[in-house]
Formats: sequence, C-alpha cells, structure tokens
Amino acid sequence: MISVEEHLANILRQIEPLAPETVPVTRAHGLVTASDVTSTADLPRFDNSSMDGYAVRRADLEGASPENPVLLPVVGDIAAGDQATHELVPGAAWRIMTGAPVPAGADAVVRVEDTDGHPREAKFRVQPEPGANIRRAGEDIRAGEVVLPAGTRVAAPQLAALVSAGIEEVEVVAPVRVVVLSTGDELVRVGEPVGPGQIVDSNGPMLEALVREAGFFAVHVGHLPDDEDVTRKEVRHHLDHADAIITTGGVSKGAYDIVKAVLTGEGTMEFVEVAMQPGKPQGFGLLGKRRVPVFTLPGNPVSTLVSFEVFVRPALEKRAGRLVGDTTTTGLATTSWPSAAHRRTYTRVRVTRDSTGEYAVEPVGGHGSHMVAGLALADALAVSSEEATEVEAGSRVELMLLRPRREIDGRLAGEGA
Ligand SMILES: Nc1nc2c(c(=O)[nH]1)N[C@H]1C(S)=C(S)[C@@H](COP(=O)(O)OP(=O)(O)OC[C@H]3O[C@@H](n4cnc5c(N)ncnc54)[C@H](O)[C@@H]3O)O[C@H]1N2
Ligand code: MOO
Repeated sequence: MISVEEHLANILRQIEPLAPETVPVTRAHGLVTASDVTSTADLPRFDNSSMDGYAVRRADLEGASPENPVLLPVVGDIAAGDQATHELVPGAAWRIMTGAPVPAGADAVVRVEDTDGHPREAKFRVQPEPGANIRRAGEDIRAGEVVLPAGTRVAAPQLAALVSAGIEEVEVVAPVRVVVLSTGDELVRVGEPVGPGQIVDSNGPMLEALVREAGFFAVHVGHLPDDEDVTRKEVRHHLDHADAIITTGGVSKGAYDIVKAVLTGEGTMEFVEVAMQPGKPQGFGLLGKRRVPVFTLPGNPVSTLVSFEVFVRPALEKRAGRLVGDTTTTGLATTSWPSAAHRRTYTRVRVTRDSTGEYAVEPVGGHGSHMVAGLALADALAVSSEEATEVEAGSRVELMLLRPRREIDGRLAGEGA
C-alpha cells in the first residue's frame, strides 16, 4: 500500500495545466488568465459626476451659504449617457446626473441637496471644494495598464473589470472538460426501471455535480457494461476530446473488474492500493497521444466521493491553472469512533457547535462505503491518521467540509446552535 500523499504527489507530478485558449470575455468566467490583460481604456472613461446635482465653476459660488445662497441660471440637463459636447460658460450651471459627463469649464459639482433643486435657476447654499463630486478619467486605471495579471481566476468582480476595460477576448487556461464513466452491469440510468439485482447509477450524477460545483465542465456522463471491448472502445473515443476522464467501479479484485483489466499497461496507468478508508483501490495515469489524465475510482459511492475530494479535485484544479491552498478546518469530536489501523480514515460527520462556539462533530449515516442515504446526512469528512485506531472524544479532528461553510453555519444558526 502507498500513502495518500504518495498517490496524490504521483498524480500531481503528471498533471499539466491545459494550454491557453482565447475566449470571448464573458466565457472567461471561472477560468484563469494565461497572460496579463491590459486595459484598452481609461477608467473612468471621462470626467463624470458622482452625484445628482449641478456642474459649476466654483469661482461663481464665492461666499455661498445657507444664509446667503447664490442664484445661477441653469443652462440645461446633462443625463448619464448624454453624447453631446457641453460647455459651461461663466456665471451659469448645468443640472447633471450621476455618471453624466462633466461639461468643459466646470470644476465642481454641487449635490442637489445643497441647492433648492430648481431646474431653471437654482439657489446654491455652498461653495464646493475644487473638483468636488467629480470622478476623474483614468483615476481607476489607465489604458495600457494591467487590469488582471496572468494567473487570476475570473470571478464576478474580475469580469466587471474586464468588460469595463473594453476587453473583448481573454487568453485563459482552457476550460477543463471532464468525461465521467460509471461501470457495472448492475447499473441503470436515472429514470429507468430497476430490475432484480440492479441499482441506480448514483456515481454518475454525483460526479457530474461535483465537477460542475467545482467549476469544471462535465461534457459526457455515461455508463458502461462490464465488457472489455466496449470499455476499451469508449475510453479510446473520449481520449480524443476529454481533458480528464473519471471512471468508477471495476478496479478491485472481482472477476468482472473490467476497468483494471482493460487499462493495465496502457499509458502511464498504475493501479495501487492506497492506505485510506474508504477509497483503497485507486488507479491513475495519462493515456493516449493527448496524455489525458484518467482517474479510475472505486465504485462504492462513499469511496468515489472521498476519492474525488482527495485526489481528483486538486488534480483538476492544477489542470485548470488554479492556485489553491488547503481548505480544511477542524472540529472537536463529541464522541469516540474507530479509525482504521494503518489507513487514513475519512469518517462522515455531522457538524454542531460546542459551548464555546467551535464546530463539534460526530459520525453520521453509518460507515459502510455503500451507504449512500447516510452519506447525504454528512456535513464533512473527519480525517484521522494512519497511526490512530480510534478518534478520542474531546480530541480535535481535521474536517473536509462537504458543503459550503455558510450553509452549515446557516443551518446551525437556524437550530439555535
Ligand atoms: N476481494 C476483495 N474485494 C474487494 C476489495 C478487496 O480489497 N478485495 N476491496 C473493496 C473495496 S475497499 C472497494 S472500495 C470496492 C471497489 O470496487 P470496484 O471499484 O471494483 O467497484 P465495483 O466492484 O464495480 O463496485 C463496488 C460497489 O459499488 C457499487 N457501485 C459501483 N458503481 C456504482 C455507481 N455508479 N453508482 C452506485 N453504486 C455503484 C457496486 O454496485 C458495488 O456494490 O471493492 C471491494 N471489494
Ligand atoms: O476502500 Mo473501499 O473504498 O472501503 O470502500
């Protein structure tokens, strides 16, 4: 058996980020920039008002106060989006809206609240500071400056910056297109009748959801019978277009463990036993001339999930060019539970809070790796070490959260915990 670290390191050593690809800017969402992106425009693009009010020359409002307001004629309105060129002559004002271009000659904007708001001749109760309420062209970024450095994942704020900066296309690390293949004669697709000895393929939909939630693209989710020729042909077919393939089932010691039989000796494929519970039988390698990473995960649903979290997720993140750190947290065990000897153990736990407000955890949903209904009750996987044979009540355990923290905290707040 090899350790979890060894297997993960072996995978990550072989994983290369995908080649850069140029995509329309809105398609860059979720992807990582492959080169620096420079702004094509000054932002703001032009001097504009930050308030609804009046564009003025401040010299015209010398001495203006609530007691002695100064009256100026209002030449007209400038709304946001006004494309005309306006000029402010001395001794007058333009009524101006937030985001509207400041007319030439104006050196400040007075907020409507500091006037009587009249549309034709307004009384001004203040003399503004120079430049008051004017957002200057280029104060955010200048044309030619880097708006997003290479290696940045494009989330919502970055998308706003890119489109504002006039970017139409972005060079990104290509989107990771994942093929998911469940294997096993016992499986039927969702919605099909379930006959004697059959079960619904839950790994396919689960992996598709995991892939999608992690921001990758599940381009094909299929299932294969326990047939060597069919399996060989199907895997070959997907090697032409997939950026990663995940199979489940058929990798242990059964007479019908087809995946292992078909892929042994192909590419850099290695089948190993990893010192973990669940998830012991694992396979990984690069296959085909495109050197596609292929993960062959064990078929038990809990083993599949744990294998995805421990090996596949970090590998796909590297494939996507993302830089990510450890996202584990910790909790206090409220009870003791067994930990498999010589294997890192991932125990499904439910999260509550102890009296100090820290996460407190206890096993939930049983511990068989086939217990898919019980799996749905878990908030996290508690990780205990190879050396442990028991997690002691009161000890601190590492947690891999299976739900966003905010959802766990929201549920706990609702329960008054
Ligand atoms: N003699 C031994 N038998 C087994 C060993 C072993 O060391 N010696 N290891 C066990 C462990 S641990 C695991 S994990 C499983 C892994 O088995 P496979 O990856 O070969 O998977 P299958 O045999 O095809 O299926 C296992 C189990 O999971 C169910 N399954 C499979 N695919 C799906 C799916 N898409 N959706 C829902 N459920 C699925 C399948 O029906 C089996 O019950 O091997 C142990 N055996
Ligand atoms: O290691 Mo298997 O993955 O227990 O169920």
